[in-house]
Amino acid sequence: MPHAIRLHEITKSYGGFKAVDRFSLEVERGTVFGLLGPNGAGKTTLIKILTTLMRPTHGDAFVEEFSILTAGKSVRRVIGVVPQENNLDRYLTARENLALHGRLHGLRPAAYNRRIDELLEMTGLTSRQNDFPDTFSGGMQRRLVVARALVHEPRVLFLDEPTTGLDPQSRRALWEYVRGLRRNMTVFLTTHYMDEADALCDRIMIMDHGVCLADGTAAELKDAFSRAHVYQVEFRRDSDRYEGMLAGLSFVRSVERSGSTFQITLSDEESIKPLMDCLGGADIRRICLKEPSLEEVFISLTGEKLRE
Ligand SMILES: Nc1ncnc2c1ncn2[C@@H]1O[C@H](COP(=O)(O)OP(=O)(O)OP(=O)(O)O)[C@@H](O)[C@H]1O
Repeated sequence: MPHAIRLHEITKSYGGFKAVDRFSLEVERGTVFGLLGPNGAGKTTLIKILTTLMRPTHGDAFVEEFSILTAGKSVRRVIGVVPQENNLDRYLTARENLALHGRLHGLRPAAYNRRIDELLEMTGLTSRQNDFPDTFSGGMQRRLVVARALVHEPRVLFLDEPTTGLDPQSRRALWEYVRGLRRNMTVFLTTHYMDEADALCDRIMIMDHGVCLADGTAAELKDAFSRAHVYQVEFRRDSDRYEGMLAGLSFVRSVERSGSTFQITLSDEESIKPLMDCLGGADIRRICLKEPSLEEVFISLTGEKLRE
């Protein structure tokens, strides 16, 4: 099956600085693909290249098999874009914003009016369609930007940080729309929210300094970076005695205690056996391997240092 998005060794340099470095990627049709990375990782640069707003220094990319270098017009016809900023026309009503977009894409009023009715309904904006965007909340403006990106029925939708600044209700509503789109189109989104990537994306890529660090489903990423040697042990009694004992074991790297529950980091995976031997007579309520969150995977890959 042809890929909806294909990047081949894309490099983008700003002067001597490489924001994206020989980046390759293939995204299957119908996927919700999430690109994660700290500030300055290169996510927006990649979206700008894929949406033909910027040319790469080297390499080529294809959207629905159209080259961004030689078939920019065709690329723009098949994509919808939700940029980081709500760049609505504040002197046009919500409906007029959508209609203008339809006209710019060469649609006839008969085609775009029907589509606009559907989109206003889908995004819950029907009753506000004749109002100006400045009178809308952040969540409503964002929904209108998403609706606008869908007027011409794109095959690939790009969402650059779609829910930044939205309240939890608006975020979840937007996730619902995106989930509903999955069947008919490919979605490429960037986000800083791990729960968003976890809830929404079929496939997640973590990037930093212009290169890919990890790629897979949320479950695969957690699995691959699972801290196979961090265990939680809850004692029924004698917690104080075990605290001292555990801290003294040569194969225990660290012990964190919270009441009668201990988080024990072993120096390697094999140390579970001697640990079980030492806890042989203990009255244990619960023992489990600690699964990392997607956020812990992200931090372990990209480090804790603050970015620009
Ligand atoms: N026009 C430009 N000129 C010079 N450097 C730039 C330019 N645009 C981006 N950069 C640099 O390229 C790097 C990647 O930027 P980019 O905006 O792609 O990152 P990002 O992952 O989208 O970050 P954020 O999460 O903050 O949006 C950053 O170091 C940024 O400072």
